[in-house]
Order: sequence, then structure tokens, then C-alpha cells
Amino acid sequence: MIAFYSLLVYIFYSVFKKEEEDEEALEGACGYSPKYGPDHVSMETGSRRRGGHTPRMGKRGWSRLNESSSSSDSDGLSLSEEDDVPVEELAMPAKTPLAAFLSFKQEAEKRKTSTVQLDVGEKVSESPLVAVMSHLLSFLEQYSHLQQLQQQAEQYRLQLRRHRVQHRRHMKALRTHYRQRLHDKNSIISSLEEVISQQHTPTGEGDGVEACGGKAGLHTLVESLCGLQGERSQLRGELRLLHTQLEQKELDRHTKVQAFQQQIDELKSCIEEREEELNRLRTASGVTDSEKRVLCLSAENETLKHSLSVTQGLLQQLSVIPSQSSSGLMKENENLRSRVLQLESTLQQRAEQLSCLERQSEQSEWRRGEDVRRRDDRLKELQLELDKERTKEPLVKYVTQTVEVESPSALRLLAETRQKNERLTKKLSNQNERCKQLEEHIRRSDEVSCNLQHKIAAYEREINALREELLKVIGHLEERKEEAVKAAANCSEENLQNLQDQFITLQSRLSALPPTLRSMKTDYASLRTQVRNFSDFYGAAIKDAKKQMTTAISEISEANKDLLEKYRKEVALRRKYHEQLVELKGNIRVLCRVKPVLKEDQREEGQAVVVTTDPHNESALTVMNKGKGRTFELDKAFHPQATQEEVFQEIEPLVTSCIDGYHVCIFAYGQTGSGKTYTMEGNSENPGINQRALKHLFNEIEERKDMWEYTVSVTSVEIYNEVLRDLLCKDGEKLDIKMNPDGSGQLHVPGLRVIEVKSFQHIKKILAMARRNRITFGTQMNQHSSRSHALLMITVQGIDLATGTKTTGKLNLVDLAGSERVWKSGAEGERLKEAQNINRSLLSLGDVIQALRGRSTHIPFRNSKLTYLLQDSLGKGNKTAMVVQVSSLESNVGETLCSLKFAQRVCKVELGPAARKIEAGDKNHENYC
Ligand SMILES: Nc1ncnc2c1ncn2[C@@H]1O[C@H](COP(=O)(O)OP(=O)(O)OP(=O)(O)O)[C@@H](O)[C@H]1O
Repeated sequence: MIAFYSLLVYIFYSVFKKEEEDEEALEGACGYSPKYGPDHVSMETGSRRRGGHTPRMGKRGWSRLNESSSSSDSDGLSLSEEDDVPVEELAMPAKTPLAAFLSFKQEAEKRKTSTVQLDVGEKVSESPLVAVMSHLLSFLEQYSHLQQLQQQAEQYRLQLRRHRVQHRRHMKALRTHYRQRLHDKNSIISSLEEVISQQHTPTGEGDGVEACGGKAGLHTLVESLCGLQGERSQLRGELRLLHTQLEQKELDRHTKVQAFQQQIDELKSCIEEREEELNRLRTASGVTDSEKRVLCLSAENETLKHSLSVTQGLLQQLSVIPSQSSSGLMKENENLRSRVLQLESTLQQRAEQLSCLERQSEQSEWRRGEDVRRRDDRLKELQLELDKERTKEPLVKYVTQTVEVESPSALRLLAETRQKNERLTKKLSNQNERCKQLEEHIRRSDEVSCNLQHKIAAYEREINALREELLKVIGHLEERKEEAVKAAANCSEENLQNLQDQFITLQSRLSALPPTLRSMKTDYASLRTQVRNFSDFYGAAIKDAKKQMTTAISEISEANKDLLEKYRKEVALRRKYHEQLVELKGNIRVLCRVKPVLKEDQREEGQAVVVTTDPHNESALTVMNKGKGRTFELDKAFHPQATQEEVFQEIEPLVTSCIDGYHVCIFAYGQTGSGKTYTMEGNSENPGINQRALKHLFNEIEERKDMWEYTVSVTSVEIYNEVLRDLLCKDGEKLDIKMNPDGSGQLHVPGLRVIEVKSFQHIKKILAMARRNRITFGTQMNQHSSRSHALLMITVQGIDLATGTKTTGKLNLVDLAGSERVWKSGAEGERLKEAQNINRSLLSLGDVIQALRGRSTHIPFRNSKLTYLLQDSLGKGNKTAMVVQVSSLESNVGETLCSLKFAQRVCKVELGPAARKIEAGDKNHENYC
């Protein structure tokens, strides 16, 4: 029994295996078509495999197929010899072990039935195994039948293809035949037409007979032509008919193909149904383990085969399809592939670029960080230098330090200069020493001469006294002599003796006198010669000293020339560093000044101070509001006690820039009454930025007068209710802003008074005039509130005397009208309109700042007269400083916060590097710029 089952299993297995092999072989055999080639077949098999079903035909499908096949034959299109394959041969079932087994089984069944018939009445119990076997056998029968059907279907397909090929060939041959015929006829007609045209051409007089003969020939020719034309039209008709027939046949073929396709589909579905049934049977009949295993294995095998076939089909499709008929597809595929490759390479490049960019950005980030750090360091250094500069250290020292840091060549130059300076200083000090010695000598000589003079005078006095005494004595002696002569004549010898004695003593005394007198005289004479000699010596010494002094001075002046040159260079360097410093500080600087609490501000008692500055951080400012502190970081925050000078110190570099040819704008912004006018204009005791700036301008101009010649001109306007008015004209008319007609692109205000200023005193008068003409009113916030924006515009034009280079700097000093909350200022009527106009123009200023901050392409300068007028000083390439004025009192905290927020926005604006407005004279100058 076991042996039987094993045999059965083996048979099954071999049957299935064989079946698959046959199927493959059959597909291989049927798939080839001479027209479509092996690729086409592969495609078909591929698609069949993908479908997972092997097409098999049922009996019904087969009969229908036979019918249509016979109808196609009836069209009169017969197969050629080589294409004609006998159907019986193709439809021959494969000799398989299955067939042998079936025959064996049939015989067994027959035997069984005969045994059953023999053992009538005997009860035979059918075992389940037998039942299964019978199932299996019936299934196998069905299966073999299916196989046959499938083979038939394949054969039919082959036949159909052959038919199609033959039909096409036939049609082609027909078409060429008719075309040839038509062509022949056409050529005959054209030749005839040529002949006719020759016949029609006029001939000579002597050709009369020929002409008669020609006419007859012509007649026949025309007739034959007509006949030919008729034939041609007939042929054309035939051709047309053929065409219609062809079309009809094509249509028939198409419908037949469709019908076949439908039948094939039906057959396919039928086969599928059968296969499903078969599978069901297969699984149902797997009773024993070995059978189940076989079934499982076969199922597994099936799936593996299926996946293999799918893979193969895909592979074939991929490799074969393009080379056959789908050259377009292939091209497309190639294109796609190349495009993919291109894209991949681009992607790779992009990735590389990206990584490169990332690296670069990292590097630049790092470099930026380094730069910022270096800039910070430099800023600190420069700040230190500036501080030193501020403490009025000598200019050379400042430049020396700067140069020491900056340039080694300059350092060398400086060292040389310093050495020369030292040498000169030494020489000078030597000269000074000598001068001092000489002076000492002179002083001593003077002293000696003075003493001698005194002595001489004393001697002279003594001599005079002695002379007088002598004269007196002589006079007395004369008198006595006369008396003695008289007495001698009258008196006794005794008296005479006495008198003689007296006379002798007097004579002795007199004789004693001359040596003293003589010595005195010689003393006097020697002293005189000494004095004379000394004065000569003194004169010579002075001459000598003078000589030495002049040589020293000439040497110094010679060295001074060098020094002057170096000084020029150093000034240029200084300017450069100054520019760098200003740039590092930012071409837009925001400073905040806190107004001190004045008596008049404390109207309400218990007003708290809410704004505080940090003594350790000069750029921070904290505002307390509702118990919370908010810190603002600006460029500089001045404490309330900051002086006007301290504020100006911060502005000074910008004012200097103006002389160097930059456009500078300095404006005070803030709430009404917060001290804008005080900061800009100040008062007589404490002048503000305006006066200080002009003073600084004139001082600088004075310093540079050896090298530069400057012209300073001033204009002053106010903008009140969006109306421009000249402040340097009483009853100034309404002015308008226009473009300069010289095509420079600069703005210009026709009719505006421009005053050329010669001195600082002159400017003071002009400022006073402008102040008088400005509109102010008292508001609740400020007794003398400025109700307009006041602009003081200074133009400094310079010419370098050495090179002829021209610079034009502009300094706009703006005292803005006070921003205020309308309800708080108690404004009504005209005041309300003013306040609204002020707020509107300040809003425009804010918009301009916002646009500059956002680096917008359009800056709305024209939105207000204020911004329009400041256009050439407020935008890119210029320098701006804003002094934000705030009140420190609690009642103004809202306005203070508003002003500080605006200030912080301004802080973030980047104006870029400032541009100097310069017209070069010659190249030399550029070295200094
Ligand atoms: N730093 C200060 N030191 C002393 N007094 C000051 C200071 N700041 C302002 N003041 C005084 O405060 C008052 C108002 O100042 P100022 O007129 O300058 O304000 P303002 O902001 O210009 O006001 P408005 O916008 O209304 O014109 C003036 O009397 C001024 O002298």
C-alpha cells in the first residue's frame, strides 16, 4: 500500500514538473513571430507571467475560434507554404507519464466496475484514500484536457499571426502593383501630351504636305490619348475601389481581432476558473502528510516560479523592449537615465556646494566673530586713545600711539622724527644752556659794572667832595695867606712862625692829598676801561649768542619743514583713524540724555524718579514701570547731571567729519519739555550743541588754515504745520523744496537765505536771530514749547591749498518739535492741529528709520517736509547722531518708554560706510585722504 502511495506521489510530482517544462517549451516555441521578433514574444510571455496565469482554452472557446478561423480563410487570403504549419501537429498532446497513468487508471477503473458488477450484493466499503484518489484522478483528467486546450489556443494564435502577416504582404504587393500601373499610364499620357504639343507648334511654308499628314497623325494621337485618359480614369476608379476594399478588409480584420481578443479573454477567464478549481482540489485532496508536503512544495515552487517569471519578464522588458520597436522609449529611457545621472551629479555638486558653503559660512561666521572681537578690541583701544586725546595730550603723542599700533613704516618715520626732534631739542637745550650761561655772565658783568658804576660814582662823589674841600682849603689858605701877609706886615715874628707851621701842615696835607686823588683817578680810569672792555665783551658775547641762536633757529625751521610734512601726513592718518573710530562707533549713533528734575517739574508732590543710569555701563538705562524694570542699551546714556560739554564731546567727531567732507545730521528727539532745545541751543551760560559745533568748526578751520581754505555758509529753517519758513528772514515766506536744476541730484530750496559766516562771533548773531524768529508757545508741558522743527544747516566747503582738492561737508543740526500726547498737552484748535502735524512728521521720520533699518529699496523721504529736507544727510553713506531726550519723572514714563523704544529701533539701523563728498585736485592728495 505504502509503495503504491509513494509511486503515486512520485507520479504526481513528475507530472507537475513535466507539465511546467512542457509549458515553458511550448511558450518558447509559440512565442516566436517572424514579424514581431523574439522580443515581442518575450513581452507577451512576460505579461502572461506577470498575470500569474497560463492561458488555457476551454472547449467552447476553441469551437468559436475554429469558426472565425474558417471565416478568415474564406476571405481568399491563403497562407504561404513556409508559414503553413499543420494544426494537428501543433495540437498533438504531449506524451507524458500522466497520460500513461491515466490510461492505467482508466483500465483500473474498468476493472473495478467489472469487479463491482461481478460481486453484486456484496457490500464494498470505499476507503477515504480511494475517494481522494478518484478526486485526484478526475482532476488530472481535467487538467490534461486543459493542457490540450491551451496548446490548441497557442496554435490558433500562431495561425492568426501568420494570417495577419500574409494579409499585410498581399496588400502591399497589390498596392505596389497598382501604383506601378498608374505610373506607367501617367508616363504614357505625359509622352502623348508632349507629342501633341510638338504637333501644335507652327511649321514652315514648304511643309504643307507634312502638315496634312501630321494632322491625321494628330487626330489618331488625340484619339489614343482620349482612350488612354479613359483607361487612366478607369484605373483610378479601380484603385479607389481597391482602396475601399482594403479599408473594408482592414475594418473586418480589426473587428475579427477584437472578436478573437474577446474570445481569448473568455477563454482566459475560463482557464482561470478551472485553475482555481484545480487549486481547490489540490488543497482539498492533500490528505497524507507526504501529499500535503508535495502540495506545499509545489505551491511554493509555483510562487517561486511566478516571482522568477515576473523578475525575468521585468528583466526582459527592461533589456529587450527598447531595442525592438520602442526606440522612442529607449531614447526616452536613455534620456531619463542621462537626466537622472545629470540630476544625480547636479545633486552631488549641490551637496558639495552646500557643504562648501556651510564650511564657508562657518569660516565667515568665525571670521566675523574674530572681526567683531578685533573691532571691539580696537574700539576699546581707540576709546582709550580718544580719552587720552580728550585729556588734551599733545597731538603728536596721540598720533604716535595710533601710528605705533597701525603702521610699522610710520613707526620708523616717527622714530626718525623723534630722533631728529631729540637732536634738535638737545641742540636747543645746549643753546639754551649757553644762553643761560651768557645771561648769567651778562648778569654778573652787569652786577660788576653796576658795582663799578656805584664805586665810580662814590669815587667821583668823594673826588668832588675832596676837590671842594681842597678848594675850600686853598681858599682858606689863600685867605690865611693874605691875612698872614697882612699880619706879617703888621704882626710879630711869633705869629708868623705859627702861620708858617700851619702853612707847612696844610702843604703836607695838600701833598698828602694828590696820591689818594691820583690812586682814585687811576682806579677810576681802570674801572672805566674795565667797563668799556666788559661792554665790548658783552656785545661780542651777545652777538655770538645771537649768531648761534639764528643758526639754531634756521636749523630748527629746516627741520620744521620736514616736521610740517610729517605733520600733514599724521593729520591725514589721524583723520583716517578718526573716520575709523566714527565708523566703529557706528555711523548712526544714538545718545540718550536724561533731563534732571527741576523745581518747576515737581508741580505734583511725590513724583518718583523712574529712569536710572548705570555708573558701570555708560550705554545702559533702566526705566521702572509698574514695578518692572526695563533696560535699554544705546550707544551712550548721559546721567541727568551730564554737562553740555560732556554731551558735545560725544558729538564732536561727527562735527569734525563735516569739515572733512561728510554729510552729518544731528537731531534731538523726545517728548515736549524733555530738553531738546536746551541740548541743541542751550542758553547764554551753557551753550548747546549748535554753538559748540560751530565753535569747534572754526577752531578746526583755524588749525588747518596752512593747508586748507574753508568757506562756511549757514541757512536756518523751521517746519511749522508742514510749511517751510526761513528763520534768517523776518516774516519769512513759505518755501518749497525742489531738485537742484544743476542736475547734481541735490535738493535745493529756492529763495532760502544763505549767509556766509566768517567768524564764530558772526554765527552767534545768526543763531540769536534764528532763535528769535522760531515759533514757540506755552503748553501744559513746557512754558516755551517749540512748536516747529528747527533746522540749522551748515555747509563747509574746503580747498586743499596744495592739491586743489575740494570737499563739501554738510552739518544739519535739528531741534525737533516735541512729540506729545494730545490729551496730555491739553491742545485744542490750532494747537491741536500743530500737535497732529508734529506727530505726523515724527511718524514719517520713524518710517524712514524703519525703511533704513530694513534696508528697503524705497526710503519714504518724501512723506514729510522734514525727512525730505534731511534726505541727503539722513540716508546711506552719511553720519547721523540722535540725542533722545527723556524725562526721569514717573508721570512721563509712557512717553519715556516710547522715545526709548524708538531710539532702540534707530540703534539697529546700519547706514553703511560713510562717503566723503570730494572732488579730487590731483593724485598727490589721495595719499592724504
Ligand atoms: N539738562 C538740563 N539742565 C537744566 N535744565 C534743563 C535741562 N534740560 C532741560 N532743561 C530745562 O527744561 C525746560 C524745557 O526744556 P526745553 O525747552 O529744552 O524742552 P524741549 O524738549 O525743547 O521742549 P519742546 O519740545 O516743547 O520745545 C527749559 O527751561 C530748560 O532750560
